[in-house]
Amino acid sequence: MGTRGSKLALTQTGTVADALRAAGVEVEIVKVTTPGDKSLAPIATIGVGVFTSALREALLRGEVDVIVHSYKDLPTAPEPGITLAAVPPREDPRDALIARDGLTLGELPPGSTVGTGAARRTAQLRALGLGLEIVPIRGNIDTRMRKVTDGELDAVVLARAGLARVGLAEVITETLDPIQMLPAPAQGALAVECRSADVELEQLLASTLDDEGTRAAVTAERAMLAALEAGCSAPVGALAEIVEDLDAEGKVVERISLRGTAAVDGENGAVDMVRASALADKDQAAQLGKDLAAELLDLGAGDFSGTAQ
Ligand SMILES: NCc1[nH]cc(CCC(=O)O)c1CC(=O)O
Repeated sequence: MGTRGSKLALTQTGTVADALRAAGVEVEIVKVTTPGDKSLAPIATIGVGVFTSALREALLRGEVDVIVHSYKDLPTAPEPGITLAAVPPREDPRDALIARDGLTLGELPPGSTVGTGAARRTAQLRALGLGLEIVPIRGNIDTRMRKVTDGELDAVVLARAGLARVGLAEVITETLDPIQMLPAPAQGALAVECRSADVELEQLLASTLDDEGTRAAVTAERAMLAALEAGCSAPVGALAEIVEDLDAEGKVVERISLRGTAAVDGENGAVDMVRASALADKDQAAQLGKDLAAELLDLGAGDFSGTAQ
């Protein structure tokens, strides 16, 4: 299994490796350095693809047989020769606030500085109208957290899943409600890939690791993202949840509830967010995502073709 060398990547790959080992599979972990690990330039200029492409190249060259990504970092377009073999059970998909003095978002006084490098988080924080000053940052989880502990910033927003995976969930001062902040499509989920030619390995990975509910949820979220022609750095949030509903005969059925948000051009350069939600049968995941994207476009969602990757 190939992995990036960051603490988060090593933990994610380690979790998948452990699940495979528990099923009797022998696993060796190989570190692959990606250009994204060496650069501190804003993600918007280098593109998140830098994190995934070096891993995929090592896979295609046959140096490794399995790779694990944070699913939200993957481009929406499929990669020739590579198959998404498994989507393991998802971690908590919500975003988390780490603020000074244990504060929550609502308790931060106007003018407080909040660090984030994500256009999605920036746009939603602005749309909340709390008078917060958004400061662009990047770097690994430790670097971002240190900006708060060192007193450089009042708060930072990070994915809860990443913090939980590296054992830092206790530094979170508020887990943000999706009503305030919808996560990135597929946030908290992993994507396990292998070469398309390795059919037996693909079946092994699917039967050992795949979680049907997570796959349906991320399929809906990513279909929405793709239909907006938006990449992983776009101001687009989505969250699909498997919910129990009643069918026409009153029988309990599982459906997918999808919420989505996207930025629209507001007055005087302000960024506003439009939101929509819908419900569908589980096998309709991709269609649900497309339908919700169409609704968001009707509501004025921006043209994100420049951010697709
Ligand atoms: N953008 C980078 C990235 N890719 C995956 C995670 C965290 C784990 C996940 O969301 O699955 C993070 C950090 C973050 O957004 O805070």
